Amino acid sequence: MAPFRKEREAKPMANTSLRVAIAGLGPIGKKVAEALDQGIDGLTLAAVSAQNPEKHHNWLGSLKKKPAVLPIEKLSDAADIAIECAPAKLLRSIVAPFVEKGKTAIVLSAGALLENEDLVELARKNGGQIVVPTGALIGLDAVTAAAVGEIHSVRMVTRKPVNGLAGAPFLVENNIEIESIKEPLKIFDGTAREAAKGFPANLNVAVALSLAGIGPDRTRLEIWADPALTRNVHRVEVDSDSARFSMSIENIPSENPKTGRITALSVIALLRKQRAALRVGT
Ligand SMILES: NC(=O)C1=CN([C@@H]2O[C@H](COP(=O)(O)OP(=O)(O)OC[C@H]3O[C@@H](n4cnc5c(N)ncnc54)[C@H](OP(=O)(O)O)[C@@H]3O)[C@@H](O)[C@H]2O)C=CC1
Ligand SMILES: O=C([O-])CC(=O)C(=O)O
Repeated sequence: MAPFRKEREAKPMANTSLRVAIAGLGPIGKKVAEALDQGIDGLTLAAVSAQNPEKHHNWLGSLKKKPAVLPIEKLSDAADIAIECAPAKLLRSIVAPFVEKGKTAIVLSAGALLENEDLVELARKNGGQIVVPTGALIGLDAVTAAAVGEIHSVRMVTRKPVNGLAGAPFLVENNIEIESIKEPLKIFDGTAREAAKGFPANLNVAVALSLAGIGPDRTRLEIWADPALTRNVHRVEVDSDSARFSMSIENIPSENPKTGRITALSVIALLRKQRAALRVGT
């Protein structure tokens, strides 16, 4: 009798829709919101947040079901999962309220996690979860698998068009002028941790790679500005005791030249996995 009752109790739980909040309505937030509005199994778009909600009035009106428009500090009352796709400096104010309530935060501004590492402990203590999707990168499934064994080295070379890098603090602080370059220029050679500081809106992928593999201090990164490029190109090389592999991806920029189109699709793929009967990939 008891097991039967348990099963009947469990079923409605599995059928309950998880409420999703999207913090930031740039190219990532909007595309993910539209996918949720079109329908993703087991999930509903409950709330969104933007700096200037008025700017998004027409777009919100185009959705089949308008979500609540809330300031970021109210999102965790309205949703079970947050998708952080806002400027990096807001990471903490978006993620902390969710994970301290034992909820999930999907983080795109992965670079900012390095200066807010205690959020991981906060999530652990309260049964919450921080999820960093593959985003604009490739192959984090292989890197996490290799990391179960021993990874000897991870190197990444990023090449971006000038407008995908312009204005980064590292360039400003070091007086590196890229606007008029005619040839590819190497502008950075260092660790993923250093890149997160110098390029907070351009190199989240390097930090995601480092968290999947051998950490931000051992993951090496070169960044090139290339005036002939129209895509953001990342090449990753991993050497480990189970495999040696290299991967590269050429991202078509979205309306934000710093952000590859595939980033939003990666989040949508992750959301589709939440309730999928068949999950492929690690
Ligand atoms: N992990 C990865 O692979 C990748 C990560 N990223 C990162 O993802 C994040 C989002 O990128 P992208 O979609 O291009 O976004 P944008 O930078 O183009 O837009 C940011 C959004 O945040 C909103 N915002 C700003 N301040 C606030 C606030 N106080 N409260 C609520 N919302 C606010 C803005 O509102 P408004 O529209 O009203 O101005 C805007 O909608 C960035 O940090 C980016 O670096 C990007 C690419 C790849
Ligand atoms: O990592 C980032 O923030 C963005 C990026 O490189 C890309 O979209 O290709």
